[in-house]
Amino acid sequence: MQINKVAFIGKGGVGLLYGSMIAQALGDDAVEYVMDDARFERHADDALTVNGEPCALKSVRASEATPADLVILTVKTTGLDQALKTMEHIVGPNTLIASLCNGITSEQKIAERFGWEHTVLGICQGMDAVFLNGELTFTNAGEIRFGAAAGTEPATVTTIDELYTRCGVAHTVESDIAHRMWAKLMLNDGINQTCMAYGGTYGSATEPGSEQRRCFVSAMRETLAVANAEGIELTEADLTQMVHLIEGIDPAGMPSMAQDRIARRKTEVEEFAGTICRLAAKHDIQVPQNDWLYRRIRDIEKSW
Ligand SMILES: NC(=O)C1=CN([C@@H]2O[C@H](COP(=O)(O)OP(=O)(O)OC[C@H]3O[C@@H](n4cnc5c(N)ncnc54)[C@H](OP(=O)(O)O)[C@@H]3O)[C@@H](O)[C@H]2O)C=CC1
Ligand SMILES: CC(C)(CO)C(=O)C(=O)O
Repeated sequence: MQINKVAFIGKGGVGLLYGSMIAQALGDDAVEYVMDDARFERHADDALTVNGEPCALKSVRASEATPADLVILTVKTTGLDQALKTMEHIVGPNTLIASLCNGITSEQKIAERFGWEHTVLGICQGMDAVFLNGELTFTNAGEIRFGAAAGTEPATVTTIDELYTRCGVAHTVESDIAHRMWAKLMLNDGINQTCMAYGGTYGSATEPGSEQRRCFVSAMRETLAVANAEGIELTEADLTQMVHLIEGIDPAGMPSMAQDRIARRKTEVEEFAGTICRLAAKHDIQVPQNDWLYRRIRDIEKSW
């Protein structure tokens, strides 16, 4: 099987970034953004741009959508339950499914509804995308890391691998995708939540000796302890590599959760600190930094 039609759920930063790359390789008709009818109406007059160019990629009402060869989920995890309902319109018996959502829970929820055979585990990382007021800008498209869950059919992985290769989407098929996803969760738990809670940037969160840096690294170290208790072998070397990665990018840039603060969008705190606090309680591990971040971020959301 070859993938010729890709449906995205989520026409925001990540969805537009990868959708525009796939459309550039396969043509605009190969990509569509499927959304519930109410959201479709709400966004009908959007004039989106990608790096300054008008985006011509089409949106489709869920009620009029037909099954795609591949569905890529690019919503914030706050929209996941509704996205799963929309997916019922576009997941047929041969449809493959990839989630690029941050966190470690979206694929499990997808598989509970649609099964593991055609679902891969994955994340995307390394992009410098900023999506505000309908304008997506990026200089670095980052990369996708994905791999099989225990129940994923091997052909699902090879078919998606072939699509990304054909479209020039940087990607790696991981033999231990759980480790990669936890490493990404560790990073998001630290950098996304710190920049959201303090209104910070990559620069302020990595400033030597600062309160923000303490928060960033402490939250990550708590995630590391929880990961280890869950049987995932994250190490201090993984943590240090992630900190250096953030130190190496544009100090004025900010993660998606800090952009949510500016746009006053509901954040993914449940997916980050929420997950860590829940699992920490299960293993009787102390996670005060995540407890504080959870409360602080919820308070900021409530103040809007
Ligand atoms: N931005 C980044 O640099 C990175 C983001 N990620 C992760 O990727 C995921 C997507 O993030 P990002 O692209 O930044 O998010 P955005 O907020 O930019 O975009 C999400 C889009 O999904 C739409 N949406 C929400 N719920 C639904 C639904 N049920 N059906 C259809 N569309 C829906 C939103 O529409 P509406 O506005 O109407 O709600 C919005 O257009 C997140 O999990 C994020 O953590 C990962 C790596 C980097
Ligand atoms: C890694 C990072 C911080 C940017 O790619 C991200 O995942 C996000 O902004 O949500």
